[in-house]
Amino acid sequence: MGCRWRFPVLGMLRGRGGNVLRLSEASLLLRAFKHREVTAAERPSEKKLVRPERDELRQHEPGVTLLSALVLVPQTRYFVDQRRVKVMAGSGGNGASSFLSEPRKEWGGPDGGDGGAGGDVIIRGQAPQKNLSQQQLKSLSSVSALYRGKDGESGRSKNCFGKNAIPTYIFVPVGTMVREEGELLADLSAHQQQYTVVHGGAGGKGNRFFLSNENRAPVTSTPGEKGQERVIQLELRTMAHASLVGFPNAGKSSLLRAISRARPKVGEYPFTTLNPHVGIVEYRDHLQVAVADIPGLVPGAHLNRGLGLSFLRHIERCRVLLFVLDMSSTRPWEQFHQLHFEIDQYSPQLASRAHIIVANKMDLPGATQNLEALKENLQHTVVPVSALTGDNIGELILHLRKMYDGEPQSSSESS
Ligand SMILES: Nc1nc2c(ncn2[C@@H]2O[C@H](COP(=O)(O)OP(=O)(O)OP(=O)(O)O)[C@@H](O)[C@H]2O)c(=O)[nH]1
Ligand SMILES: [Mg+2]
Repeated sequence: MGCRWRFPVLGMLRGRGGNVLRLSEASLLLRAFKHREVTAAERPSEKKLVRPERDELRQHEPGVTLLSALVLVPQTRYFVDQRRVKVMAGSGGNGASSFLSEPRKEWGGPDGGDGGAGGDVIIRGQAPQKNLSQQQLKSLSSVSALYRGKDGESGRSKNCFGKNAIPTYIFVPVGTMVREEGELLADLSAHQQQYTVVHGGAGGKGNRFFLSNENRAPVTSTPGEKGQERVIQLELRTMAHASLVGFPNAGKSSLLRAISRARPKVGEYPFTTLNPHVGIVEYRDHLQVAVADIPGLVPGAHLNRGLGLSFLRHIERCRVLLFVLDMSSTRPWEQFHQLHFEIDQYSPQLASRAHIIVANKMDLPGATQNLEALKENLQHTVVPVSALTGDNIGELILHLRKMYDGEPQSSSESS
C-alpha cells in the first residue's frame, strides 16, 4: 500500500536578509528528505522548485530558519476498486460575427470564423509502466470524481476558425470496466485500449457561413454546442491468469512470495492480506503467468462474513484456481469443500474453472498423515509444498504451467 505525505501548512523560511519566503510542497519535501523524514523515492526533483527557493535551499546555510512547523502526516492511499465518476465533455467554441473592413475595401463582407469542437473525454487502460506510480497501476485511487473536457476555441474575424480542443484522458489500470447504470459500456482489458465516454460539443458557425445570395451581410453567428455529460461507474477486476484461494493464514501470501518476486505481507494472524496482490511467475521460455493473492475467505463469506466475497471479483477472469490448504489441520479436505462452496455461491462459473490443490505447510508435524487422508478423500491433483522451506515449489510452478497451457482463455465478461 502506497503512502503519501500531506502538508496541512506550507512552510515559511526566513532567509539571511530577513526576507520571509513561502515554501512550496516540493521544497518542503526536499527539506524533509534532508532530515531523512521521507525516502529517496519521495524526493522531488529540484526542477519543481521556484527559483528563489532553489537558491535558498542550495545554500542551505545555518542562518536560514524554518518558521512554521513542518508537519508531515502520513496519509495512506487505500486500495480502490470502484469509482463513480462524472464526465463532462468540452463545449464547442462560439462562431464569430464580424465584417471585413480594409482601406479601399470598406464592405468586404462577413468574415466571422467557426468555433472549434469541444474536447472528448476518453478512458484509457494502462498496463504497468516504470514511469507511472505504483498506485496508479493497481487501483482506481488516482481517478477523480469529476472530469471536465476542454472547450473549443471561439472563431475570430478574418475567417479564423477556432482550434478544436484536445481530448482529456482518464488513465485507469488494465482490467477496468466502464458501466452506466449497471450496463456495460466498455471493458478495458488491454494496454492502450480506450473508450470515448463523452463527445465534445460541435463548434458554432461564424457569420461567414450564413452568407448567401439572398443575404449578403448576415450578422448571425451561432454559439458552440454543449458537450455531453454522463455519470459512469468504473470497476476494477485484477487481471491474473491464476489465483490463490484459501482460508486466512493458509499461507497464500507466503506462496506468492515463494513463486514470484511479489512481496505481499505475511503474518501469523488471519487477514494479513487486505487487498489483492499480483505476482508474475517467469518461465525459461519467457512466458509470464500472473498469479493473484486475495484476502482469505471464511466459512459464510457468501453471507458477507469476514471480508466477504467482494474480492472474488478480482479473480473472476483467471483461468486457474489454486486452492491453498493448511495441512497442519486435520481433515484438510473439509477446507476444500468449504472454499468450493463459498466460491460456488458467488459464481458457479468460477467454481467450475480448472483447479489444483496446493497442500501447504508440509513441514509441520502431522502434515504427512493429513496428506494421505486428503488424497483418499479427494480425487483432484494435489501438490504438497512448503512455502516456508521452499520444498516442492518447483513442481508447483510446473503444474501451474501445465494448467495454464491446457486451459482455453476464459470469457472476459462474467457478471
Ligand atoms: N511452517 C510453515 N508456516 C507457513 C508456511 N507457509 C506460511 N506459513 C506461515 O503461516 C502464516 C500465515 O501466512 P500468510 O502467507 O500470511 O497466510 P495468508 O494465507 O496469506 O493469510 P491471509 O493474508 O491472512 O489470508 C505466517 O506466519 C507464515 O509464516 C509453511 O509452508 N510452513
Ligand atoms: Mg495473505
